[in-house]
This record gives sequence, structure tokens and C-alpha cells, in this order.
Amino acid sequence: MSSIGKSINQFIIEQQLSHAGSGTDDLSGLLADIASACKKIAHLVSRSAIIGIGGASESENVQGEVQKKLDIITNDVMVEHLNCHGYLAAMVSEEIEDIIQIPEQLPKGKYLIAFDPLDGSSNIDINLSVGTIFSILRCPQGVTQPTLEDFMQAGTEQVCAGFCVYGPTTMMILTTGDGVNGFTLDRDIGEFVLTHPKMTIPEDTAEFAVNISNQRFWETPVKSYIEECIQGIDGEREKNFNMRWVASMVSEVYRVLTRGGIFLYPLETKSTSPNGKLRLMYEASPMSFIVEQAGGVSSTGYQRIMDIKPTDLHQRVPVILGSKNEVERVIGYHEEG
Ligand SMILES: O=P(O)(O)OC[C@H]1O[C@](O)(COP(=O)(O)O)[C@@H](O)[C@@H]1O
Ligand SMILES: [Mg+2]
Ligand SMILES: [Mg+2]
Repeated sequence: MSSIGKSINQFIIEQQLSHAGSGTDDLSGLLADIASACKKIAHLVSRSAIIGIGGASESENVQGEVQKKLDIITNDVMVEHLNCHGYLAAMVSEEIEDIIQIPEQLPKGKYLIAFDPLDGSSNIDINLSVGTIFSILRCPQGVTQPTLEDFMQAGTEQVCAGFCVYGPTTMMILTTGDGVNGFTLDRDIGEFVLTHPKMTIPEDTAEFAVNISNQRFWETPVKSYIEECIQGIDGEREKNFNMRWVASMVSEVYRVLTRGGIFLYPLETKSTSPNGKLRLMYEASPMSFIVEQAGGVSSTGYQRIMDIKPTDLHQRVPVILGSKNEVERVIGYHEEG
């Protein structure tokens, strides 16, 4: 029987029960809290102009980026929804410099979470899609006040990763290491329902996404690859490529999941941000888990992103992800030097 239309909570509980020997645990509760937070964020994003929460704030985040008002508000929504039910031991956010501890008086749980509360926030004021990205890790046993070291886990340690896109429809994409499933927010009943079961990324593609204005900073392997794509049928590849750049990673990854593609935010030598722009813990790692679970590949060009153990909460890494055969081709160019 098709499981289309199943609520996200029902789906997670059934998925947990179907694994031999495992019962439901706090993960389903935590995911229900995340879904509630994302529903609230979807509502705020859609009403931001009406209620006067669009535009920039007066503050900068830890990476020196001017925060949008909604960057701050959505961060608070995530913290408020996730800190009260005892599923988490601590959180980290792209918008906050240090670990966010669970208040003393509240119960603590066995998971850690890293999140980007509003991805692509430069797009809010021009009415393009934005999103929320999250990565769930296990808190080491016996730890009640997690430290930096407890969060320094490679992407391969993730229990679950997901993201929401607040676009023409609000969607949540989720993996717990058993494939990737997509849920659409049905606003009539206030639930995310399964609409895109078992999402897979086609192995081949003729569509690339890169911010070409940074071309002068790229290394030779990426420069050569993009040059080949642009030459199209007249070049070595003997086929035409299409290009997209939404400047919102959630939208780019969602597109790759639905019709294939390659997305690059590569190493940028000599730029002010030589490791690229994307944050390992809040963007690269969870998206890599999802992409791999959908049959795609995700790499820095030199290394599988899922294998990188962070050394800093706000570390940036180069990202090349998407359709297997194209990403492997770019990795091959890095190997050739
Ligand atoms: O400004 P650029 O170079 O186009 O960068 C776009 C990239 O930056 C991001 O917007 C960074 O995310 P934040 O909005 O969370 O800082 C990605 O979503 C996107 O891929
Ligand atoms: Mg982001
Ligand atoms: Mg963000």
C-alpha cells in the first residue's frame, strides 16, 4: 500500500518500529518539535512584510555577516521549540557563537543538534525561497553539559539530517540513514505529509549550479570543469549544459534531489573566504548525508565531506555535491592535480 499522505510523525514512528529490535525513542519526539518550529517559521516568513520583520537587523553574526531580522527571530523559534521536552543535551546554531545549553531547570536528553535556522536569508526581501537545515548527533553517554569536543563529530556520526524549504509550498526533506523522504506541509490540517517517498538523484545530469562571479578564485580543476560545461556541444563534453544559481542552498539541493544536477561552492584561493562559504556543521554535513542517502556524491573535491571531523563550530568547507557521475568527474580532476 502506498504510504503517500502519511504524516511525518506517523512515518518516523513506523520507520523506527520497522528496524528489528528498535522501539520508538526520543528521536520521533525531537522530529515532531523540529516540524512544529518549521511550521512556525514558514508562517513568519510568509507574513514577514505584513508584520514588519523583513530586512536587516543592526547586528552581525559570528562570521561577520549582517543578520536579517528573520535570522535572529527564526533562531529563537528553533531554540524555544527544541529546548523544553528533554530530547536534547545542547544545541549549536549558525547564528550563535557558542554552544546553547539547555536551561538548568529543564530536562536534558541524549541528542545534540546543529542548525541553520534560515538558509538563503539574502533572498527573503526579494521573495525567493529560503529554508532551515538541521543535523542530529548523539550526545556522548553520561555528558550533561556538552562541550565543544562533544560536538566535534564527523558527518558519518549523524543520526538524522533534514531541511525545510519555504517556497511555493513548504517542504521538509528527511533522512535517518534509510533513504530520503520528502513531506509537504498541508496547511489545511497543519501537518507535513509524505508526498515524495524514496527520493533519488539521477546519476547523470546536464545542469550545474555555481556562483560564477567567484570564478577568478577557483582552482584549476573547478575552472576546467565549468569551462567544459559552458563550451557545451562545441567542447570536450559534446553536450549542452544548463545553469541555475538561486543563492539558497536549500533550493539548490532540493532541485538536485528532484531532477539531478551538480552544485558547487568550491575552494576559493586568494578570496577573503578561502574555504568557500558554506558551514560544515550547519550546511555541508547535513546536506551531504541527504545527498548520499539519495544516491548522490558529496565532496570538497579532495575529501568526502561526511568524513570531515569539525575542529570549530563555524568552520567552512568547499562543497561539490549532486549527481554521481558529474561529481566523480570533478573529483577526478582534483586527483589529476
Ligand atoms: O551569496 P552567494 O555567494 O550567492 O552564496 C549563496 C550561498 O550562501 C548561502 O545563502 C548561505 O546561507 P545563509 O543565508 O544561511 O548564510 C547558501 O544558502 C547559498 O548557497
Ligand atoms: Mg545557510
Ligand atoms: Mg542562515
